[in-house]
Amino acid sequence: MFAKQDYDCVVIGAGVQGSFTAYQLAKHNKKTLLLEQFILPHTRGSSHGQTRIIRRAYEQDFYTQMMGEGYQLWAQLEKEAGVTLCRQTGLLVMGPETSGDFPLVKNTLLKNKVPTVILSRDNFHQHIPNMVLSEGHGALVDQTAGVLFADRALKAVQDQFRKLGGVIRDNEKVTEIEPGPVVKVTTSGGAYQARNVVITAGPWTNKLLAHTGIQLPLETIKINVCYWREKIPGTYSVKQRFPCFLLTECLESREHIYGLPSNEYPDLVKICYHMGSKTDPDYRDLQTDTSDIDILKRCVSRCVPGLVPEPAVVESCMYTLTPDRHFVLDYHPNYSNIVIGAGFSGHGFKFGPVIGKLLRELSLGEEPSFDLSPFKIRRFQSEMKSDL
Ligand SMILES: Cc1cc2nc3c(=O)[nH]c(=O)nc-3n(C[C@H](O)[C@H](O)[C@H](O)COP(=O)(O)OP(=O)(O)OC[C@H]3O[C@@H](n4cnc5c(N)ncnc54)[C@H](O)[C@@H]3O)c2cc1C
Ligand SMILES: O=C(O)[C@@H]1CCCC=N1
Repeated sequence: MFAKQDYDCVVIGAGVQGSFTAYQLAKHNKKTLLLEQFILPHTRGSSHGQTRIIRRAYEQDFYTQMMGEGYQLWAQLEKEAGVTLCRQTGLLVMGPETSGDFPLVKNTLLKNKVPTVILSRDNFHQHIPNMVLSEGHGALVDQTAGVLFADRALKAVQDQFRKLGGVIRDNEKVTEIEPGPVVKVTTSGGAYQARNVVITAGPWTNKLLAHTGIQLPLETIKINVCYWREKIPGTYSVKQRFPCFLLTECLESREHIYGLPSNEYPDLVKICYHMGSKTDPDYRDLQTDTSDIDILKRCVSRCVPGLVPEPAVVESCMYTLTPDRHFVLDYHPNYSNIVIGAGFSGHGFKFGPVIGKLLRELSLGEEPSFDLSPFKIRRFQSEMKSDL
């Protein structure tokens, strides 16, 4: 048996949410251990890859407002780490003008005074060449939006955490959690104890929560991350100031489809379908459904005609979905010294610095800086009757 090492707080899972939480705890002088099952960096969870979208364009005020602080915290990390993590490109949002998510996003942006340009059918092509605005669709640009350099960001926050005295142990899978006033955590390589534990295990959350007697209504899906070749190199390039884009709905799909300008791979534009097929995170690559790619091919061919409508590169990533697609940021229902950050439902990266701060606040028993009622476990009462 291993001798148990003492920490103020153990954070389980070194994706974007666990890494920012650990960094926040260390910043508040807590002796913090960040545990990761795989050797870092890895590509098997939800936080890997070169890029993510950052935006304030949301259907709900609470996300738009959280991102107000989000941008400040990203800028703070850029300053501390001395690296560029964001590039402003704007986000073009398109969708049915008077139904579904488009009018909600427009309303939220205007209500919260987010710098926004509303495009008309007449001036659309002047601003956005080489894209098709469907009949009956509205278009706007959230000017605050842009690209986050995801892998670089993860490394930056983990480096800052270490500089603050934090300890990262990768290649250590948590195999046992024993709740109590002092929580005991056993891994494949050691044993630890801490007054507080934060679980940020992404797609593996329920596997870990099984050690604590609850299951949340989470579903893990595999996302095919598709890159599409420009017919004329540079047409949709970040250097040409082409924006990120989000189609709230289109002829081919009622799910969101989103894209980022060509940047990380020369002449390739990343366009993904905001849904996928169910998977077990330990067997992600056995999920081979490509019906999402068929939908994307039809949409790309019609709406982004300057791209070859066949993906040139397909990578894999995972979402952990909640039934309402809102996050879980809460105390464990039975143990107040275990905090859970989960269910980021494919849109959590941009919030990393805010989530880290909120999970630190919960963990230290402080008043959270935002109203966390949309993120409470209680909302799943009907889905998990026996556990609550
Ligand atoms: C294709 C794709 C595109 C996306 N685009 C955007 C976007 O444009 N903008 C945006 O804001 N968000 C986006 N997201 C969502 C965002 O990336 C995720 O919400 C976020 O990365 C979730 O992070 P996480 O830390 O919760 O999970 P993960 O990154 O999966 O981290 C969990 C970690 O826990 C570790 N772990 C699990 N179990 C154990 C254990 N037993 N012991 C030790 N360690 C363990 C895992 O190995 C993993 O490293 C996208 C996601 C995908 C997949
Ligand atoms: O979170 C984001 O911005 C992206 C794009 C829209 C769908 C999900 N992720």
